[in-house]
Amino acid sequence: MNAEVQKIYDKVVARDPNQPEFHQAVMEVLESLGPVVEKDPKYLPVVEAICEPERVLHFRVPWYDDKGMLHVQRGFRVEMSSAIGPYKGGLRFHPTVNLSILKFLAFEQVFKNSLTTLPMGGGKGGSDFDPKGKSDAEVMRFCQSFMMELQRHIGQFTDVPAGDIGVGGREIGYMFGMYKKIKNEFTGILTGKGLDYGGSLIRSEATGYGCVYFVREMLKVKNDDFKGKTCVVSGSGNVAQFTIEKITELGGKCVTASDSSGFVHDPEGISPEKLAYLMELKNVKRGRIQEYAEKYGCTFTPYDAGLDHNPLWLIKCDIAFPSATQNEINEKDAQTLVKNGCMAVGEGANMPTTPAGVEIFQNAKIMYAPGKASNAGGVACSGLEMSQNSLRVYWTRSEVDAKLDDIMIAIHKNVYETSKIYGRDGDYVFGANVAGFLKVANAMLQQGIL
Ligand SMILES: NC(=O)C1=CN([C@@H]2O[C@H](COP(=O)(O)OP(=O)(O)OC[C@H]3O[C@@H](n4cnc5c(N)ncnc54)[C@H](OP(=O)(O)O)[C@@H]3O)[C@@H](O)[C@H]2O)C=CC1
Ligand SMILES: O=C(O)CCC(=O)C(=O)O
Repeated sequence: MNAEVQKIYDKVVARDPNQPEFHQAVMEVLESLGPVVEKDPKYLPVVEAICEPERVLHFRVPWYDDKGMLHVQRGFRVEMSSAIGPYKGGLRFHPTVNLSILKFLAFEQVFKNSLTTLPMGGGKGGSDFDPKGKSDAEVMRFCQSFMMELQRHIGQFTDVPAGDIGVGGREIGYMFGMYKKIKNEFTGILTGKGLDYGGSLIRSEATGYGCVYFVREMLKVKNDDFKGKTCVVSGSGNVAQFTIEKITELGGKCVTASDSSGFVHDPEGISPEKLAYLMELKNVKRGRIQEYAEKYGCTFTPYDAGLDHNPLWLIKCDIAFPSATQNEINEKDAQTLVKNGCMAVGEGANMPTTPAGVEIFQNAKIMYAPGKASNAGGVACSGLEMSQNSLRVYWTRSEVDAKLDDIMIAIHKNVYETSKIYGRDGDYVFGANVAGFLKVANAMLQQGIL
């Protein structure tokens, strides 16, 4: 790493020594910025400023379960950067949520949102609340309590949250309802809303579809496509479901899906009928992935926390789509994927590959799309939802899908060309970091770093 940039990184670590995920995300971006500050030192102070959130909100979220028992969770919103637009990024409800994880996600979001070409700053929030196993009424009471505090800090021109792990249409609906009641206004303060009250067509599909569009563009550079490719997908939530749908539509075959309990391997492929079952299982019944294996007679492998690898990545594939959570591919997993002939990785999740894993992919020269580029379709479609809300219009499914596709093509082009300008042809990590940074940095310099 460039010596001056290294000093900034050391300061970030010294300030918050207990935030490993945040350090990991910062390190991954800062490693790319050496050539940028060497070419133009005016960017150095921006690098320091961009690593510190503009604002961090931390609040208490009390809620009552169905038995009348009080529970107290933690709520957060990290408002990382408003240089190019209102803070924008999802809310995560998961027991592992803490400030380190939300700062890493908010930091990634700044560069991702910049790449979308839309005017959105970066933020992320959430709570250590676990919606799994809770009744709808409990989830509703929690969401209402969460919004009672969050409503003071968000707004259509200030900060526009959305979903992430554990926050889907149900949670967004409850939070939107509470905001409307408190503020007595109907504005687009959340995205991922239901289609009946201001949501955009294709938002649910957008992260998964967008990721597949991005990988399709990478394959195109090599005169290749999805036809006949075996794909391994992790997760079975929003991103994984629509990744599987689009891959299948483009002629590929998805043979896995997972949740936190384990993964299923279906060598015949997850057909549209099987995917419909999976969606019903996960989105309506809120069941476990093992039930898929029981229904279709394929294998279920439970996860064992004691293992030094994730056995899902042992399944031979042409393309891998990690779409569950951070650091789900480690060095060993990456080695296995490469050894088994994996030619491309499209990250649907945020930071799913550890730094050592990324190094393996890059040394093997496989096509590797970092999440901030390949999963940007979700937030891009959120940007389109904001535009539709402001204009008081609804675009059709094909209109939004075409705009999403154009955005993913533009992101790929920008990232690829940036890598070429700096003599790092095809290094999508470098291209995404530098292209994402430059737009935000130029905006900060023009506004004066505040
Ligand atoms: N939704 C969106 O628009 C976007 C999401 N992302 C990223 O994509 C990833 C998935 O998000 P999304 O699909 O929305 O979330 P969902 O909550 O819909 O699904 C998450 C899936 O990942 C699994 N999972 C979560 N945590 C773990 C874990 N620690 N180990 C193993 N499996 C786990 C869940 O299993 P279980 O149900 O058992 O917990 C579930 O199958 C996240 O990294 C998110 O940040 C990125 C861009 C946009
Ligand atoms: O749609 C959004 O605003 C945020 C999506 C998100 O959280 C992400 O891109 O990681």
